[in-house]
This record gives sequence, C-alpha cells and structure tokens, in this order.
Amino acid sequence: MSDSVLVLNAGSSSIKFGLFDIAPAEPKLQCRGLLDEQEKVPRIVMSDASGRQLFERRRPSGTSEDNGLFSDVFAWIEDYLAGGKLAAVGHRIVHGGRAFYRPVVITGQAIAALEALTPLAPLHQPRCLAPVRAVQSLRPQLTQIACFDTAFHHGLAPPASRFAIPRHFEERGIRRYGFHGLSFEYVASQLAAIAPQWADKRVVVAHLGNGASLCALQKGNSVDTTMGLTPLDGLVMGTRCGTIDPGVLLYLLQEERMSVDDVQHLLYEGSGLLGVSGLSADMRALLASQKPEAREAVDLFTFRVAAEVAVMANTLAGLDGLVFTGGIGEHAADIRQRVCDRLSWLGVSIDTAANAQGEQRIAAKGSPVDVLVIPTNEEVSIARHCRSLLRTGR
Ligand SMILES: Nc1ncnc2c1ncn2[C@@H]1O[C@H](COP(=O)(O)OP(=O)(O)O)[C@@H](O)[C@H]1O
Ligand SMILES: CC(=O)OP(=O)(O)O
Ligand SMILES: [Mg+2]
Repeated sequence: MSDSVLVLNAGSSSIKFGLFDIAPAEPKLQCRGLLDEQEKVPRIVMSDASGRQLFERRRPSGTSEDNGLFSDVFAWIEDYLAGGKLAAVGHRIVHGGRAFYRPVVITGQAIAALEALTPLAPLHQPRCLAPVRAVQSLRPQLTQIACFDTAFHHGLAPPASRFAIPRHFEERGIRRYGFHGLSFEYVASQLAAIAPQWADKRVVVAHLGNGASLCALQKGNSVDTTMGLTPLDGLVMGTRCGTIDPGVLLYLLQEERMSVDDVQHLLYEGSGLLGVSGLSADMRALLASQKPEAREAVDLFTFRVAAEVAVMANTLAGLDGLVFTGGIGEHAADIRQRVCDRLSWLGVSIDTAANAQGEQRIAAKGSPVDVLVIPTNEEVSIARHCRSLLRTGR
C-alpha cells in the first residue's frame, strides 16, 4: 500500500483540498475538493482527478467551526484509501515571518509562533491555522506539515526587500516578505518543464486571484514581488486596496477618527474591486456589469497590474516573458488583453484569438515578450514539499 498526503490550501475566498499519492517521485493527484466561501451555502465537494464528483457535504448553516465538516471528510478519505496510509496533512500557511522559511512539521510551539503573526496577515493566518487545529483535535497522531507562501521569497535582497524607514525596524522583522510563493514556485517549475531555456529569461508572473501579486523571476528564483510585510501591498485585489499613500492611513486615523480596527477592516475587506465598484469583489460580476463604477474598478485593476509589471521589469532590467495565473489570470481573457495592451510599449503583444481561446502561449508572432497562461497549482507545490520532508527530512 502506498502513502498519501492530504493537502489543505486555505485562501481568502476558498479552501482547496488535494489527496496525493506520494509513492512516485512526482506526487500523483488521487482526488481533489473545494469549499467555496463565495457560495451562498458553502459545501465541500470532492471529485476524482477527471472531475467526477465523489462526495459532497454542506457546512451546517450559522457556523464557521469546521470540525464536523472535517470529521466527515476524514472518514470519507480513510474509506477511500481502503487501508492505504494517510502519511501527513500538508497546509498552506500564508505568513512564515522570519523564523519559518522552509516547510516544517507542525508542533504546538510552531502553532503559537504562527498565530503570533496574525497581525501581519489578519485575513489569512487564522483561516490557515483553523484547519491545523481541526486536524489536531480529530487526528492528534497525524503528522502535519506547514508550507509557507513567504518561503519562495526568502532570498529577496535589498533594495527589493527594504522599506525606506529607519533600519532598526528591519532588524525587528519589518521588511518585504512577499506571498503567493507556493503558486510562483509551481509556475516556475512548469516553465522549466515547458523549456529549460526559460531559466535564463527575465520573467514576470502575474498571480491574479482574489488576492493578487506579481513576482519577478530570475533563474527560477524570486528577485522582486509586489506584496510586502503583509498581503495588503501591491496590486488592487478583490477587497484589498494594494499600494496606498501611507498618509491616507494617518488621515483616516487622525481626521476621520476611525479606529485601528475599522481602518484594518476598510483596507483588507472593504476596498479593492469591491470598494471602488460598490458592487462586488468578484471579477466575473464586474465584467458582466454596465455600471460605470464597475468599469472604473476593472480599469484601475488593469492599470495597476500593468504599472507593477513595469516595476518588476525594472528589477529584471528588461522583460522576456509574462505569465498569467490565478482565478482571474487563467480565466479572464479580457483582463489579460487589457493588461497586455497597456504594456505594448514594453514589447508585449498578444494574439487576440489565442488569448480568447485560452491557449497556453498567447503572444503574437514576433512579440519580443513571450506571453503564457499557466494554471497554478499550489496543492502540487505543497504535496512536493511534504514528500520531500517525509522522505529526506528536508
Ligand atoms: N471566468 C472568470 N472570469 C473572471 N474572473 C474569474 C473567472 N473565474 C474566476 N474568476 C475570479 O477569480 C477569483 C478567485 O481566484 P482564485 O485564485 O481561485 O482565488 P483565491 O485567492 O481564493 O485562491 C474570483 O474571485 C473571481 O473574481
Ligand atoms: C496571500 C494571498 O493574498 O492569498 P489569497 O490570494 O489566497 O488571498
Ligand atoms: Mg489563492
């Protein structure tokens, strides 16, 4: 019987599940699941690798406590494995801070240290740690492994890693960390699989989902990214403002007399596409709307993506490739077209038909910058890390 790992990827709008066989060198997907929080009645649906639905369970209404739900999922998985061993549960943890920059086996001490990072990712850290606790209480003997969104950016160096504030703050950990690393790492591995020469190219990866950030890749490593100390920085997101004049915060606190909690809520949960459109955080709803505010929100989104691609190209001293990924990057051809139109001055030109059909390579013939769409898979990144940690201790 071979070993399996269950991967839990808690994002800001969903929890994605993946069960992987880790006997082969490359973990093999056995089945996957989704708990979509944007649905009216959230439910877990598990399907096999080909998409055939195998299991469905609704979250009981009026609760956000998922132990009952996870208990059902575990019972189902153990039945599904029919005697095969569940070797570990691997988790996406959004913030690793200074102490966690490679995957680790989760201990009580690690949970406390990760919980202390909640102010640096208030929307995510509690959502990532809740499943860890649920598994701990349901299956206390089961190994749990934390894989960090920040780890891929661990090598970020000055000037890209630095804020222009007095240096003693950096010594206290106030620096740019970057996020979505498990996604960027997966995309980098896919690029290397498509063609080894990608390793020598200057590439910007645009992870555009409910949260969104860019990563500048050089030799497959992150050399710059748009998120900073927190996942609030950089691009306009579903409900987050992205880069903002820090004077706005001071003004809200001092002159509008908002509380710190209210400012936090405004910037993390009431801004971005939702705040500007007054309609929705969901790009699908905005693209379908005729409201001028919805159009303006979409325009601001694409304007800022293009502007930050130029910032990343500055770090890379040029641009050879642009890759779109994440829910919006993979599915919204219209957004890709608008971003690329804004970047024509940088040599970005796409084939309208290839883009509309969602092909992998969407650059126009002769475009100096290659443009690709690569569906991300953070669950595979986590499964690879779990396999490596379980087999080699690293
Ligand atoms: N066909 C589509 N067109 C435009 N946007 C889409 C489409 N499908 C998904 N999206 C967007 O992708 C977002 C979710 O992206 P995803 O990367 O799955 O999110 P998360 O950050 O929760 O992992 C949704 O909020 C929605 O705005
Ligand atoms: C870090 C982050 O923004 O994650 P998500 O896209 O899942 O919100
Ligand atoms: Mg995500």
